Amino acid sequence: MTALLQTTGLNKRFGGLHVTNDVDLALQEGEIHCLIGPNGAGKSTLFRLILGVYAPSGGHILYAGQDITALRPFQRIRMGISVKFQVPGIFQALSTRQNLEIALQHHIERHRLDAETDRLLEFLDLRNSASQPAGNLSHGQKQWLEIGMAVALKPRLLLLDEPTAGMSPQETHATGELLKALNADGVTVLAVEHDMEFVRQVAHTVTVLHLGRIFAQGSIDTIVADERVAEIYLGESHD
Ligand SMILES: Nc1ncnc2c1ncn2[C@@H]1O[C@H](COP(=O)(O)OP(=O)(O)OP(=O)(O)O)[C@@H](O)[C@H]1O
Repeated sequence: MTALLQTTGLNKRFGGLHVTNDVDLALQEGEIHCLIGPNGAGKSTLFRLILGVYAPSGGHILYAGQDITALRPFQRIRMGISVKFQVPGIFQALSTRQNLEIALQHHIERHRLDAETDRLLEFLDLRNSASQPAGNLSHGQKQWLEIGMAVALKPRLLLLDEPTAGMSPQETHATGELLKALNADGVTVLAVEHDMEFVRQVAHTVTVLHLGRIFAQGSIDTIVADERVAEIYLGESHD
């Protein structure tokens, strides 16, 4: 495997606060990579740096061999990076089908729109809710719809910010299976996540962030067995 995404010496300061500290993160093409760490570790900041929402204070980001450090988010999206934030950005009043059509319409030819929308509805297990307003979907279904809208862009790299937040264990498990199916289709995934069961279900590689630095990295078994990692979580709780 080769690195699809690589950050080198990545830094971000907010005033005197050093939130991302010399991060060298390599994301291999074809993997599901989970970013974990205690509250305030800098996960969301790193996520936003990779997406281009924040400009780094130092360092570089390489994607598919190109330096994208200075590119705007929409330029990164055009290069095949797609994102799903924690809060669903769906159109509540439109139907589930219409939401997917909006996401798809600029990326496929008109005559393929219906078939591709059907395929996505099936894949997301939302076929029975296709004509319902998206606002009526359950929390989990809204998250899947938004994953579907991100996937409609045919990404090479999918960035997910806490994809299972607020989900029931069943929804969380179903989301894991959805990600694994996407990954089997060739999509590389970077997910910020708190749910360790989910991380165990999907992750090939886990990176632990602590105080803005990479603290540990490896398989879920390596990470769970690492006493240093357990220590940084002691006293931490998360909603
Ligand atoms: N825009 C900002 N301006 C100033 N400080 C910020 C900003 N964004 C984040 N921070 C600070 O940077 C630190 C890391 O925040 P970040 O949200 O990246 O952590 P996190 O690991 O995602 O946390 P959580 O798990 O609680 O979401 C925190 O101390 C936070 O207060």
